[in-house]
Amino acid sequence: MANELIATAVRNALASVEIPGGGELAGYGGLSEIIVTTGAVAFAISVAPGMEAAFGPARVAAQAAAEKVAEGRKVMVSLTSDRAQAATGQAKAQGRPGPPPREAVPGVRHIVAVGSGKGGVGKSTVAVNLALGFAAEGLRTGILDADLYGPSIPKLLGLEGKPAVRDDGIFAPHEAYGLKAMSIGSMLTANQAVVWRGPMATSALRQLLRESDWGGLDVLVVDLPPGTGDIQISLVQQVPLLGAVIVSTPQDLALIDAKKAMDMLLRTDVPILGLIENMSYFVAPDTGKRYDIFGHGGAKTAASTFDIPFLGEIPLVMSIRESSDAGRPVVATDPDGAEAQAFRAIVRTILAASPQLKP
Ligand SMILES: Nc1ncnc2c1ncn2[C@@H]1O[C@H](COP(=O)(O)OP(=O)(O)OP(=O)(O)O)[C@@H](O)[C@H]1O
Repeated sequence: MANELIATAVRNALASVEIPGGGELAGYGGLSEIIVTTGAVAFAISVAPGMEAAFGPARVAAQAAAEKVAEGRKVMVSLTSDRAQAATGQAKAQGRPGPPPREAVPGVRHIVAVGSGKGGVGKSTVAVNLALGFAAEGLRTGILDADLYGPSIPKLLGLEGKPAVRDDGIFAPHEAYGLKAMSIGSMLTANQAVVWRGPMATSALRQLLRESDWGGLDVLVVDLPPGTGDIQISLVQQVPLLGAVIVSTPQDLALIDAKKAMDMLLRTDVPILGLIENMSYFVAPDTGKRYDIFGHGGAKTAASTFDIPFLGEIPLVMSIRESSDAGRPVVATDPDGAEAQAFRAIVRTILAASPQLKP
């Protein structure tokens, strides 16, 4: 059935779900839009603060009702109390309970997030190649594409099709170049735009993270969405992170954004593993000559100003772009090349500073 028809079928099915206080879910004002992709159905139920527990059975019933008509798609139902979430920071300041404690992900020893202050700086490219670098050092490694708004991991790793879903509803991640990989992008059709609202996004990510069979990893690399909004904050608050790596280009403006990302991480008590300068300098493809056309070195200076480690620089090279766009990341396909070595040197720096990552 087409996605729109499934959405209608789900809405109809929700008419049989009772909600506290009488009435049915399909007609309830707190029910979000029903998002249907080739692999998933997602919707949120917003409730007044304090009503979460009362709505618990309705959520379970909604999940079951939607599954019956979802034709094998994974159903993700989130129950949220928006105002409670927005008030978390305030609550903390006023001595009320803050966000729920960070909960470890079963089967994953450590999580390293890769973030950036803004889009387009090469964060996903760096995340994939760092993950492959960890794998090359003998770590059992996975990658989670948390960039719901612009998931690019399927393209970067050449993933095809949806991840399999086991009988018990748990995802079996894709495998690519020795990595376990999960991305919401694998569940979207090409160019399908999905408007994730805040609580739905965090809930979808929660499920990708916790309802996947990671099968025992030393490290899971999480490619965060660019920027420093609520999604990023709630994401880094969901799990205990070993730390985060920030990717920036050398330009001043990108560095200002990188600074915002660092501030956000510090506010949420996430250790910063360091800063990477991507597209640091240009290497001419014909002569191999290096040109510092972007004022290279800005990130290094910024790192020392903010007193965080500078992890290294990655040149702007055509081969990185072409191989990324073709789903053949350099660290896997040309491990001895200069580009791959730049990523691997950064991985070794991270491992030297965080030896607990090693098996
Ligand atoms: N070092 C590099 N040299 C050449 N091209 C690069 C390099 N790093 C990234 N790119 C290219 O830049 C583009 C953007 O990269 P990428 O998607 O990784 O960025 P991003 O920061 O994750 O962006 P967004 O968050 O908007 O998805 C891609 O086409 C990628 O191939």
